[in-house]
Amino acid sequence: MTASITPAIPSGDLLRPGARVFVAGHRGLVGSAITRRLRADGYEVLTRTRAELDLREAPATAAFLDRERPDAVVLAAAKVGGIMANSTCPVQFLEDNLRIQLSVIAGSHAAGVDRLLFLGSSCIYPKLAPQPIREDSLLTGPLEPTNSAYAIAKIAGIEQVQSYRRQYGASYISAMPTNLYGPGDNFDLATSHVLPALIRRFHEAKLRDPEGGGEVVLWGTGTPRREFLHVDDLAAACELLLRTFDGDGPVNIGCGEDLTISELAATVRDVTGYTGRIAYDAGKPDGTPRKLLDVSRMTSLGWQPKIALRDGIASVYAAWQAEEEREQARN
Ligand SMILES: NC(=O)C1=CN([C@@H]2O[C@H](COP(=O)(O)OP(=O)(O)OC[C@H]3O[C@@H](n4cnc5c(N)ncnc54)[C@H](OP(=O)(O)O)[C@@H]3O)[C@@H](O)[C@H]2O)C=CC1
Ligand SMILES: C[C@H]1O[C@H](OP(=O)(O)OP(=O)(O)OC[C@H]2O[C@@H](n3cnc4c(=O)[nH]c(N)nc43)[C@H](O)[C@@H]2O)[C@@H](O)[C@@H](O)C1=O
Repeated sequence: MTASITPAIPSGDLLRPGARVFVAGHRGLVGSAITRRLRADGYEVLTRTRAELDLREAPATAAFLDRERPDAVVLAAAKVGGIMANSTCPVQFLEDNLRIQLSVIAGSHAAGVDRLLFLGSSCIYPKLAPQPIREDSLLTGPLEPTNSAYAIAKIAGIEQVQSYRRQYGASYISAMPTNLYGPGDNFDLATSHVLPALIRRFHEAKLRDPEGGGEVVLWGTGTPRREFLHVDDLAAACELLLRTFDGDGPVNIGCGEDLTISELAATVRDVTGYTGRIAYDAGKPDGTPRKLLDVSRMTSLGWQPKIALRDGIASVYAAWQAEEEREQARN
């Protein structure tokens, strides 16, 4: 009698465990989560720090890819930041990202890399796109001005991936994640995204003022709506795409629910235990009013997010406090 065996790998897998994957940007929020996930699932992950290989440098990047010839490349290296960094440094957000994409995508093709996953962002869609935002909203209207330089670089990356698909039949794909958060995020208030900024602002206000008599001032009006996905959920989605997806156009990745910045602030305030007031500085930009992704394309592949927002915020807060304590002990 033959035992019935459920294969660990679904048939038709495009990238099997054991494959060598170069994760560009492995020390970042997204790249580190994808690296953890791929290693846990038996992939060999190849990495280079920025000091070892500046991915804006096309000849060095091409030489590295040609020497290593990985089975797949995940492009999670980018110039990334929150609304203020995007507004004040559009040149770097445009040029660094264009250069990194040109080096890595063209270099991968030249080295004969079979699979590539490019990471864009939900900011590629028009500012006033119908909600939830479907992938076919791309290039149907004007962009949000606070991050148009970054968005245009990312749109160029999508087009580059599509062009390699069309002209060379390359199995290259693009994913568009919503706003992300997780361990190892950037907590610098000048350049960070909103979620780590709120954790830091409320935590520091609680330390300054344990009785809660003070006030934390947040940017904008508190009315914009955002969708937040934990990077570990994103990493699971990226692995699934690498293994099973070879279609045209971007694939949205989000949790399917959004909330206002003031609702997010109330949740983060509760998690940190801060009891003071929250005020808003309407002189600071709100950015796009709403960007909730339609994630039906991704969920149809069998992926679902698992980490509830409040639980995710609590775990990120605990990890950040532990890291701050380690940092203080070192100094
Ligand atoms: N964070 C978010 O909310 C979202 C992110 N994304 C996308 O995910 C991807 C990764 O973002 P995220 O992880 O948040 O960003 P991070 O800033 O956390 O990480 C970016 C990584 O890229 C590396 N990098 C940047 N420039 C270079 C360079 N010239 N050469 C080599 N390495 C470089 C950085 O290296 P170093 O550590 O040395 O600086 C870092 O490891 C981006 O494409 C972004 O668009 C999409 C939607 C939302
Ligand atoms: C991922 C995505 O991220 C960026 O777009 P964003 O979503 O607008 O960015 P954000 O996270 O910085 O802000 C979200 C909202 O939150 C409000 N807000 C309040 N108080 C703080 C605050 O203290 N810091 C920050 N950063 N925002 C604050 C802020 O005013 C805004 O209304 C782009 O980089 C874009 O390119 C991109 O891809």
